[in-house]
Order: sequence, then structure tokens, then C-alpha cells
Amino acid sequence: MKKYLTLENGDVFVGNACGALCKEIKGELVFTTSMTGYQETLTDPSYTNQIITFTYPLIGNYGISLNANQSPAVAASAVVMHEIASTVFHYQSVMSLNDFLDKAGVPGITGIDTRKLTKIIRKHGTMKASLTNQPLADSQLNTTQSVEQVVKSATFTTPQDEHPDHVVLVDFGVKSNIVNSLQKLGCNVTIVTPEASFKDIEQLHPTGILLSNGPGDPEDWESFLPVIRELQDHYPLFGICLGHQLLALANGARTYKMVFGHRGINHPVKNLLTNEVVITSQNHGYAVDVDSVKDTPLEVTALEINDKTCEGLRYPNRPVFSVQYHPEAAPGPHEANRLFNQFIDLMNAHTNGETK
Ligand SMILES: NC(=O)CC[C@H](N)C(=O)O
Repeated sequence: MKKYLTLENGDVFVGNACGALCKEIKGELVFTTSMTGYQETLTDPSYTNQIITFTYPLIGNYGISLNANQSPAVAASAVVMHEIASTVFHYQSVMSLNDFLDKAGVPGITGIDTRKLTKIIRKHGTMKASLTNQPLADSQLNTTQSVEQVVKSATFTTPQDEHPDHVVLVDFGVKSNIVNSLQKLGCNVTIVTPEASFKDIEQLHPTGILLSNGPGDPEDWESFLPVIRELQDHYPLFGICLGHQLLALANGARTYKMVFGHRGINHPVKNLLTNEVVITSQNHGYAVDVDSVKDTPLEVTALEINDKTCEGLRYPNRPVFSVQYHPEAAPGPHEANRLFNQFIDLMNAHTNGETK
């Protein structure tokens, strides 16, 4: 069955349908250069309302496993591939990528020259696009799920015991490996939605706050910025990706939309405090304006080596910091994992009265 990918600039790519064959969809067309980790990528809530193009030419060859999902559902609207593997080899695989997409009701298109498509996205920037069963003019296209719906589905959980580290995680669309990474290090994690007030969070007696990743434009979360300002006055705080952008906005810095973003698992980031370079997992379309940080109490702590975008911030003399990349990986390298240990060290020092 044929499928049509129509870009906002008028370009049309014709390929073969896969996944939920008949489903038609609209979304923001982005690309990821990750060579592995398609299951984690597709279930990362930050990809909500986005059509993901995989630049790697063969996707799906190790199937789908029971423990790789980053949220209960496939978050991406659709998938664009050069080739989807028809034969799957992995001892943990329980189904093929094609069946996974079909069960999730997510359409895909294969047989696409993803190199050509990516060059177009790099030149024009991320664009709206649609995936239809007929050339666009003849099709009946439905709209997609809103970002709000994703965030409202977040749940509250309560700590099981009295471990000293109790992280209240504000869920803007969290990846499960952020929660797992904290729990593996012994933290209790309570998840709250961004509707929580400072008082709601205070009543949970946190030892630290984590602002999660999430989809969409950080400027849409203006209502939560006053809560962040209060939180950073009282608790150790760690922001990841969207959480990093929100920490910046809450302190008066600006964010902007990048031309085509960073989506991949080999982005080099230089730590300006240690001169160390880490290879990081990234997925973002917005960034913090480095120059705008100068007029805030924050300090830029890291830059992406290729384009010098802001990758890290801290609030000097406070246990408050953030990164634009994903220390929890899933997918990607684990080099930055130690940031969770650093967060725990900051919480412990704060609990012991060693920091403000
Ligand atoms: N992974 C994320 O948290 C992404 C943050 C934000 N939605 C962006 O695209 O920049």
C-alpha cells in the first residue's frame, strides 16, 4: 500500500505504508541520527506530535523488548524510514517494530530516501508534514493529540519508605529511565503534575526537585515558572532538557526555536568548569539563548561543541543545576549518568545543612 509524505514546503515523498497502515496523521517533521534505540525514541513523550525520520537506513532489526519503553505508549505521531527490518533477531525481542507500530495505531512510511529528506529538513528547518494514503489534496486528514493530554496523564506516586533522598519529580512528559535512574541510586520518587503548587510540593517534604523532560515549547509553561522560582529558593533542583529550559526561563533567560534541533546519541558537550567532553544523548528543538543568561543569576556550565548551544546551567552557590542533554540515556551513552550521583550529593549536603 502506498503512503504519501507531504512537507509544508510542498515536497512530496511516496513510499510504502507500514505500522497502522491506513492511519493518516499530521505532525512536526524531525530527524534523529541515532543508529540504535528506536524503541526508546518512539516511546519518549518529548516526541509527542512529531513525525520521526530515522537517518540510519535500517530500523527494527533487533525487534521490540519488554523493558525498553520510556512511557506506556508510542509518543511519536509517525515514523519515516528507509527500510524496516522484516526479520528480527534478538533474544529479548517479543515482536517486530512493524507489529509494535500497528498495535499502537501509529503509521509509518518506508522506502524513503531519508538522506535527501534530512538534507531538506536541515536547510528549511523542522516543518509541518502529513502522512496520507492518497496525495494530500484527496485525503481526509485528522488532527493529532495535544501535548496537554500527555501531561494530564501523569500520575502521583508516594514514597514507600523513609529513605533520606526523596525526589519530587515534576512531570512534563517524563521518560521512565529518569525515574529508574533515581530509584536505582536509592531515591524515593514522587511524581507530580505541573498543576502542583509550591505548597503541594512542600507538603511532600522533598529533599530535592527534578524538573523533567517533555514535549513542546518551553514558553507554554509560563504558569509554572513562579513555582520554580520558589522551589530553587528552598531545595536542591535538577532540570533535564525541558526542565533545563524552564529553569532558564524562570530566571529571566530566553529560549528560541532551533532550525532543526539536536536529536541523536552522539552529541559532544564540553563542560566549561572541568574542560571535560562527554558524548550525550539529545532530543530537543528549542535551546536556551546563551547571551540572555548573562542578565540572570545563572551561569552557563556547558556548550555543545558543534554549534555552541547552551547545554548546562547552574545557580552559583546553590544546589541548583540543569542540562539540555539526557543523562539517563535510553537511548544513548551512559557517560553523563554520574549527574544523578551529583544530584544526590547535593541533596545530602543540603540535608546536612552544608549548603543554602
Ligand atoms: N526532550 C525534551 O525535554 C525536549 C524539550 C523541548 N520540548 C524541546 O524540544 O526543546
